[in-house]
Amino acid sequence: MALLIDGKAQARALRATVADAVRRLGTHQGLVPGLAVVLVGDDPASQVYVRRKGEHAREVGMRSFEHALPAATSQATLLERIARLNRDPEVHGILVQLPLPAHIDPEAIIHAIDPAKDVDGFHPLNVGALAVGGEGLAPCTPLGCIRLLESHLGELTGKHAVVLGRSRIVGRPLASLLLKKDCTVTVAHSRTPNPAKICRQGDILVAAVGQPGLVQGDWVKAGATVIDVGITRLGEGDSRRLVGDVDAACVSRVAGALTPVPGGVGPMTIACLLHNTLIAACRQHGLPEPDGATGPMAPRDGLPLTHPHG
Ligand SMILES: Nc1nc2c(c(=O)[nH]1)N[C@@H](CN(C=O)c1ccc(C(=O)N[C@@H](CCC(=O)O)C(=O)O)cc1)CN2
Repeated sequence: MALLIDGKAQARALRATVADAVRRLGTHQGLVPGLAVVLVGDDPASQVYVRRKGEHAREVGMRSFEHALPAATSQATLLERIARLNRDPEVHGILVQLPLPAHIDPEAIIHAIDPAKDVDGFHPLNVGALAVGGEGLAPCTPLGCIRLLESHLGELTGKHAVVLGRSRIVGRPLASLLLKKDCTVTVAHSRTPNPAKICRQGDILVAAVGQPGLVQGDWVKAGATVIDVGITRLGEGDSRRLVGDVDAACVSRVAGALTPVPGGVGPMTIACLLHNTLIAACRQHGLPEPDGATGPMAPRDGLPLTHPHG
């Protein structure tokens, strides 16, 4: 049976590391990182995630600024709020919870966030930096996947990683992060013929398509490390449950290790958000990123733009 990779425990450990770094920043530099989270509307899942982000930010010693706006908020009002947060020196990280109501264009909102404060890593400047192997702020869920992979496998160099899904939030940035880790990367998606055959080639398989139970045992190479990013809510009332993209019962008979849903990638998303906020605060104050708090995107991973070995 596959070993279960415990995302809850890893997230707890990362929060403790961040808390320690925040304490030292306060003591030595008098700096308290601040995270602003903006929620528009009353989507119940988003409310839970936003509340948790605030709680965890305060627990690690950061300032948390929560902005809950009604569903009818206009795009102009939201843009004004972001402009205010961009100017606020106490705010080092800004995040607008997705999805947004249909009348608001998420692209316009993401573009408006100061890239230095874009702790979601969604701004085109950060996306571009990641795509060229540079050093912007990377999205939190893919960062969480990398941390879980490294916790289990150690070095990722030379592994063949198959990413199932090409979303802007997970699949594409994760492929870039895996390339930075010197993996051989294949991205499979809804138009890929015979995705099972492609997935079976991966030493690492990351499923991020939002299709519950899609990945079956015969999609997985024996002994592979499988990361399940999907979180779909199924059922009503007492039978409500969260289901991943992986059919865990059969895949766990083939894989070497597997992340559970819940308790896998999800908790890492918020822990990596706190880590990004710490990085953003340090960079905005010209401070080195504290020891013990540098993650998979440590400075050694930065430019040059050309790689001698291609
Ligand atoms: N601006 C953003 N919006 C959204 C993001 C994001 O990274 N930035 N990601 C998701 C939602 N999300 C964080 O915002 C998130 C999703 C899931 C979890 C999590 O801990 N899940 C638990 C289960 C929780 C539950 O009971 O519902 C788990 O998997 O164990 C945290 C954060 C979309 N929006």
